[in-house]
Order: sequence, then C-alpha cells, then structure tokens
Amino acid sequence: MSMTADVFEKSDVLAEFNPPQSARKMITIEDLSLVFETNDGPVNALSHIDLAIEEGGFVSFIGPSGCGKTTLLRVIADLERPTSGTILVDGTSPEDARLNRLYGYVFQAPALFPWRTIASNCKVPLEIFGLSKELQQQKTDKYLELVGLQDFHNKFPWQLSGGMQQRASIARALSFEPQLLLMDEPFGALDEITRDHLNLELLKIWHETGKTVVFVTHSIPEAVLLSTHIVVMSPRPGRIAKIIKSPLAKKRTLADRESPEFVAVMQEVREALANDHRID
Ligand SMILES: Nc1ncnc2c1ncn2[C@@H]1O[C@H](COP(=O)(O)OP(=O)(O)OP(=O)(O)O)[C@@H](O)[C@H]1O
Repeated sequence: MSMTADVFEKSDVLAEFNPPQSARKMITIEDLSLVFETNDGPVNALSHIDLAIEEGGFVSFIGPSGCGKTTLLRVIADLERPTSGTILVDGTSPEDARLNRLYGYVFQAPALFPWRTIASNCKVPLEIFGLSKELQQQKTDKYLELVGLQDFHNKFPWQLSGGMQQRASIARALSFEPQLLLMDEPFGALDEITRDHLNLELLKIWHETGKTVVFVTHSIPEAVLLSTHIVVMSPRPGRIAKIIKSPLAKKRTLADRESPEFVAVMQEVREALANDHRID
C-alpha cells in the first residue's frame, strides 16, 4: 500500500461508505461512575459520565494521564465493571456485547504471539470462534490485505517493524468483523511518520467498513485528524470536561492539518484541556 497524503484518492472508497441514516446509538452511558478500592483509599477513576456514541462515529478520548480514558474504554469492553450508573453497548449489556463478539480491541502494544506467523496471529480469534479453516483463511487474506500486509503472511512478528506489527494487530481485531473497534493508544509508541501513515490507513478502514471506532490518544492533532467527536477528559475525579463535535468533512488528508478549521478545533481541544487543568 503506497504512502500517500490522500487516502481517499480512490473514488470507490467513499462510495463504499454508507453512513447510517438514523443516528442509532452504538454506546449509551448514563451517570456512570467507577471507584477503584486501593490500599491507599478509593480512586475515583470515572465520575458521573454521560456519553452517547452514534453508530458509524469515530470518537476519541483525550486528556492527561490518569483521567480515566483507558478505564472508560475497558468499561465499554466489559473488562471493568462500573460502580454505579448504566451502560448499553449496541442496546445490550457490555457482557452480552463481549460474548456476542461485538467489538475488536487493539492495545497500545501489538501483543502478537511471537511463535505464530502474522497470518496465524490473525487467525487466533477465528480459531477461538470456531470458523472453518477455509473461512479463517478468507478473513485473514482480506484483512491482511486491507492493512497492507498481504506479502507478510508467513513472517514472524519479530521480522516486522513496530508499525507493521500494529497493523497486524488491527487486522486481527478486524478479522472477525466486529461492528465496534476499541483502540487504546494504538499508535502511541510509534514514530511520527509511521503514525501519520497509520492514521490515514485507519481513516481508510473506517470509511471502507463503516465501523464505529472508539479511540484513546494523548495527541491533539491525532484526535482532530481522526474523529467525528472528541471527548476531552480531566482527572481527579475522571470526568468529561467537554465533547467537541468536529466540523471537518469526513474526507481528510494530512494537508488538512494546516487548514483554519483544523487549527480552530485543535485550539478548542487545547482550551478545554487547559480550562480543566488543576494543580493539586
Ligand atoms: N486496576 C486499578 N486499580 C486501581 N486503580 C486503578 C486501576 N486502573 C486504573 N486505576 C487508576 O484509575 C485512574 C484512571 O486510570 P486510567 O488508566 O483509566 O487513566 P488514563 O487516562 O488512561 O491514563 P494514561 O493516559 O496514563 O493511560 C488512575 O488514577 C489510575 O491510577
């Protein structure tokens, strides 16, 4: 896959993306709080969170360390249970959503099995879900191609760069075709050029598949480049400071980062972060 400043050069890409006509909610969170009981006392990781994420949206959580971004993502994934409040994922409990394989989860580190090839790593969830060998191969071929790793099926993770390993882990998360993609700082450890490239690839995948994406990041430009909505969070207790709906068109390029609209959204995020910044 060529590195290009505009991933939407192919006109068929946009044609394939059919955003839902209705604003169906993929995730609905109401008055949700989560307290971790620790030896040093309770930690209010999330406090009175209200959030609705529409199907087909690309929503980023941004905020300083410890504001609860990962915890909120883990609550959606049913990896943490809230202390109070309600959450629905595609109209069901997070547990049912997890059991129904509704989401794919991408971690900050690629977390590939070193003794398995890239193709074999992609097949892990498909094996667990009991797909036939033929279907496993079909899905693996399709999603490794989508992330540009069609020539690397038989390589082992250590033979690939960090960016390529992360692309493999994205292919693995997509392989069983979940409606929802949960991504926890997937590109945080990568150099800026690789990160730019993967940001564009992720936008392309989002357009091609129409999935709902929930994305954790520390990077303001990354959040603005990718998102339809930016959820600015603040710590102690972890809460939502502001939700910014992006005015940018869905078709985006790296060059857009110089546009007045892009700079204005960056400024709005910065101000929301600064307004809520506290020195304890
Ligand atoms: N399992 C846990 N037990 C106790 N406290 C926890 C646990 N997980 C998270 N915390 C605390 O909850 C708060 C929110 O943590 P979380 O990891 O969600 O923040 P974050 O915004 O993702 O941070 P970062 O940007 O550094 O990854 C922090 O104070 C953290 O120390």
